[in-house]
Amino acid sequence: MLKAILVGFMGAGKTTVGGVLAEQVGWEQIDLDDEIIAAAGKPITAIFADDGEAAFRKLETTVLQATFNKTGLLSTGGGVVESAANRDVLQATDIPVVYLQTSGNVVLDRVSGDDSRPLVNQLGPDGLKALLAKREHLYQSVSDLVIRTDDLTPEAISDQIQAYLKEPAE
Ligand SMILES: Nc1ncnc2c1ncn2[C@@H]1O[C@H](COP(=O)(O)OP(=O)(O)O)[C@@H](O)[C@H]1O
Ligand SMILES: O=C(O)C1=C[C@@H](OP(=O)(O)O)[C@@H](O)[C@H](O)C1
Ligand SMILES: [Mg+2]
Repeated sequence: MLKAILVGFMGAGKTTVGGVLAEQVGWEQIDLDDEIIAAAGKPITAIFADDGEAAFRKLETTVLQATFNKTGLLSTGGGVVESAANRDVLQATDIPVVYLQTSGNVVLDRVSGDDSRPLVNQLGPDGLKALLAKREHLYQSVSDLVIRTDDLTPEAISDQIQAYLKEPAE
């Protein structure tokens, strides 16, 4: 069974924090982007370029569902909440879903110039901020815990998640 699921925008630290937390607790980290890359047999940039974003989203939904058969900590990709089917899955599960919330400026600092995320170049700084604003309530709608991460290290975020998993707040 999955132990916890991390959601949040590009650059929020889902992959990084997931790595720290999984290491500390001794869980396997499952990164949804890596699972998609393995399923497609090519990088995300190539999936977007060859097949288009809609094909990426379709694969993301299939692979998300398959990860529920695995054991470990799931770091999702930032667009997982775009699909209503994915949101339904995340809302219905008893597995804790943690939203790593990050402000637009911090996101831009972290992902600008990163060629591995096709939407970064495609949308530009203003487009990315607008996408974050559009998705904000979607992340809120699927999550059990929200952590504002702007001023926290990955280790501090991991500690907060561990504390929550031991004793979920009502
Ligand atoms: N809490 C943090 N503080 C400082 N830098 C961070 C933090 N979390 C992530 N980063 C950095 O931001 C970048 C994006 O992190 P990543 O884990 O890939 O985000 P995501 O998987 O949410 O897109 C990486 O360079 C990472 O080192
Ligand atoms: O927000 C998005 O739509 C995306 C986020 C990426 O994952 P990260 O959030 O780990 O960067 C990756 O799935 C893809 O580039 C699309
Ligand atoms: Mg990631």
